[in-house]
Amino acid sequence: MSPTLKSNGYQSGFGNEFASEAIPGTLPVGRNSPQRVAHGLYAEQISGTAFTAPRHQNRRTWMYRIRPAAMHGGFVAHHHPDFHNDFGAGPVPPDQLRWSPLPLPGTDPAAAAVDFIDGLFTMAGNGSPAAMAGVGIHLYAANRDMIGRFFYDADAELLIVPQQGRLKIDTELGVIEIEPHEIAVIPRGIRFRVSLPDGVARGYVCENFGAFLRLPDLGPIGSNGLANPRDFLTPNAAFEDVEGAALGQDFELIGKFQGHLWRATIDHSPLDVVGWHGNHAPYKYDLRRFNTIGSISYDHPDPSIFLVLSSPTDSPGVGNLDFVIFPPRILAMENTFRPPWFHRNIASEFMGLVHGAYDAKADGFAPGGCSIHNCMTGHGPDASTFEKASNSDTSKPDYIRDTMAFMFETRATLRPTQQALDAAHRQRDYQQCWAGLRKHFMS
Ligand SMILES: O=C(O)Cc1cc(O)ccc1O
Ligand SMILES: [Fe+2]
Repeated sequence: MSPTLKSNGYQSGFGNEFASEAIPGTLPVGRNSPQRVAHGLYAEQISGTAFTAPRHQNRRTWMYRIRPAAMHGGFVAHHHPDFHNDFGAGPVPPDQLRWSPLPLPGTDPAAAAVDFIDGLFTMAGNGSPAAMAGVGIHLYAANRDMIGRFFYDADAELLIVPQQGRLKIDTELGVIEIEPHEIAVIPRGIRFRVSLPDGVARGYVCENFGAFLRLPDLGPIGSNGLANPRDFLTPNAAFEDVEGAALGQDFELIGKFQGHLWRATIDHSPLDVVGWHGNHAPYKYDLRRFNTIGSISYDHPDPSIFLVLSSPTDSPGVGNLDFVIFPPRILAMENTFRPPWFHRNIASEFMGLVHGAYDAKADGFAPGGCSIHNCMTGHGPDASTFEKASNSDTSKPDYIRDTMAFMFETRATLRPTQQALDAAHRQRDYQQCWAGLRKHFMS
């Protein structure tokens, strides 16, 4: 069965009390759970925060659907050795780590086609779904639509960052279509299916086991800037009324629960929500809309100035996950070393590249590639970037046009998986990018 769900457009705003119905008159008026719902639908609530979470942090959605989510077969373990949360307990190498892009499937004609779920490859993580803290960082490379298959993640909210190829994400609450430079966030538990309008796709997924992502406070920046709330888009309701039996086969529901995948048969599409209201809902955002703010006098500011979304911890200002971007921008700082400085941070950094080149790395960091610089691991501009920026004319602006890098920054050490350390696409000579830094000291 190829996916049938049609996009029904979007509603604008971040974390709003949205309301949407694909058939007029679906949503009950003045109550959530009437004795009988319009059109013979079932009412069902999904909560994304504790019932008693403070009002401004409370997330829940009411769905009015053809069948309740409880209707599926029993779960059995689903084998997927590359996608997991086994971050290990042993020693973590404090090396700087970098990888070339994950090879696209389809290059080996003997290999089976892989969908978005099959194509996930776990790179690193920290914390755990059990602790409801930490992150799991994965790459995906796929060349097949999810056919007769639906997925949900009980462990995490999913932040999806495409690098190549569009994604059509059919969710219980409507359709999200994204292309590289856009991101999507799928809340914990929401069921979805991904298809690939371009036939092939590659990108990054961050599982956020902690508190849901939100817009940062702006402090002295004021009431506008960085990612503006109205640029976040949440889908309108869209549903399909499809029975597996009518197509001669049951569908499967893949659930990720406590770090492992589980599979159950389901005889209907769970994308059967005719109307919904609430704020536990998926959204997309175009990174090209980011209002980039920087220094217009001197010095390169801390990268927190590029914060798009943040999952907070109980410690003020300390992120479980900070999603930061390095978008196109104009650098005007005078008598300043303009690229990122050399540094060591308490936080741990996973970086990826959606497009172009990153201004701290002249070579080797390719779109689709990634790097990890863990707590207190020294890193910064490579030797050729350092030479160039140390000798450039800072009386003129630098126009950094072709770029879109990002960082998943997290408070705890990122533990690379064994498969990431052993991967053929790991750049084992990454450290050499600093070997050419010459000693300039003169007493
Ligand atoms: O390239 C990096 O390592 C990311 C980064 C960028 C920056 O401008 C300052 C600090 C930082 O970690
Ligand atoms: Fe860094």
